[in-house]
Amino acid sequence: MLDLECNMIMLVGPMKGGIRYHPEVDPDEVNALAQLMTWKSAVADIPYGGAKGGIGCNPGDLSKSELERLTRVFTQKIHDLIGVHTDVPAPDMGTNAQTMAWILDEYSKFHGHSPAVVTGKPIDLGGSLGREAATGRGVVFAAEALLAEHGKAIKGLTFAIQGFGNVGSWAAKLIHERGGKVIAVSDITGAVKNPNGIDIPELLRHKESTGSLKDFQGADSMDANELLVHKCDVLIPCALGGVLHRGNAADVKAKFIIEAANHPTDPEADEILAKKGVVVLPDIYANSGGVTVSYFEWVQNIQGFMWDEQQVNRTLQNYMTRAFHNIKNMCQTHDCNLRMGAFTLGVSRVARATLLRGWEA
Ligand SMILES: NC(=O)C1=CN([C@@H]2O[C@H](COP(=O)(O)OP(=O)(O)OC[C@H]3O[C@@H](n4cnc5c(N)ncnc54)[C@H](O)[C@@H]3O)[C@@H](O)[C@H]2O)C=CC1
Ligand SMILES: O=C(O)CCC(=O)C(=O)O
Repeated sequence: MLDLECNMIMLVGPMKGGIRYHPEVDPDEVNALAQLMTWKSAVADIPYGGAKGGIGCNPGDLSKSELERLTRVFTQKIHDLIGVHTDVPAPDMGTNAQTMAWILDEYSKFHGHSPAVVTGKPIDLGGSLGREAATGRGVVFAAEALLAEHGKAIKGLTFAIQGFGNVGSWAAKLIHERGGKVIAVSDITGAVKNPNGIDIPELLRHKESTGSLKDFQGADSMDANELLVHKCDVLIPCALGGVLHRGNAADVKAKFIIEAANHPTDPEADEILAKKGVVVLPDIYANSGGVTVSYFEWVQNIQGFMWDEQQVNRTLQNYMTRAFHNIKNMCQTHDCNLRMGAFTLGVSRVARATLLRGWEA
């Protein structure tokens, strides 16, 4: 199944979003994810509309050369839809810098060398320093901003992290470095827990060498479904959408949920969590670090000038902190929760651009 949704007319810049390879990808999901990208870019205050693409496949079942052929055929079908100033793909679940390199190479056969047509590329092909870590790093900046509001810091708090791919593993690593205790981690291969805190660098080495969380000596195995309701201060879903629902929301024990995945909480769960007093930091803000550094990559490619990693990370922190305060202002003005504040911020920016262009009905 091949699908690419570009649901946002270009108001402020090209459309932007990741390409997902996953067995459950379908047009409805891609459309919903593209819409989230619209509001996310507006919340981050970067000049993009929303897009997303996907292929219904299980990348884990495909060899490297099969993945390359699939990606090249996909690019042959979409090369006229994407472009530096029209639609700029990036990695999402199941894709990575190598996928972007194949898209770039195939696209260049039709349109000439255009590094800015994709972001999240390998550094050697014009990728930005800091992009690989950016979503996880942004999640950590977002968590710091939220926790500070509540008089807390990462150090000493306990964290449960669902998903140990690009976003989850970087978030875990950076939380561990800041003195946070990551007490539970899961991925598609299983889940592990250690009440004293998991040694994340060791877990990363184990995952790198075995491809799995199984048989890790530094923690006990646990039921992956239990992770979401595991006792902890902060829960960070970093995998699929819809994982928090009416079947498990009432059992969540975390005080804070940082939505690193896209739409991990369904509307019923949102209501249940609000009644329990759980503070939910919404996806369209919490995981916006990825697209924000994608924007920096695109800017660097267009300028032909590479930033150093410190500049990338420092500027990302400024964007994340500014967005958090803008959302909080919305929440105060409209007496609403963080999700409503973030959507109100995003929608009002898109509405302003629409009116300025004279597109009102
Ligand atoms: N990569 C990026 O820059 C961005 C990603 N996101 C979102 O973050 C989430 C994760 O994306 P990536 O880390 O890039 O994907 P990835 O493909 O690198 O990693 C996904 C992880 O989820 C795990 N997983 C899959 N099914 C699971 C299940 N049923 N239970 C537990 N773990 C499961 C996989 O084993 C893997 O560890 C997705 O929702 C994605 O849309 C959001 C913004 C940017
Ligand atoms: O980096 C990007 O352009 C898009 C990242 C993405 O797919 C997302 O934020 O969900």
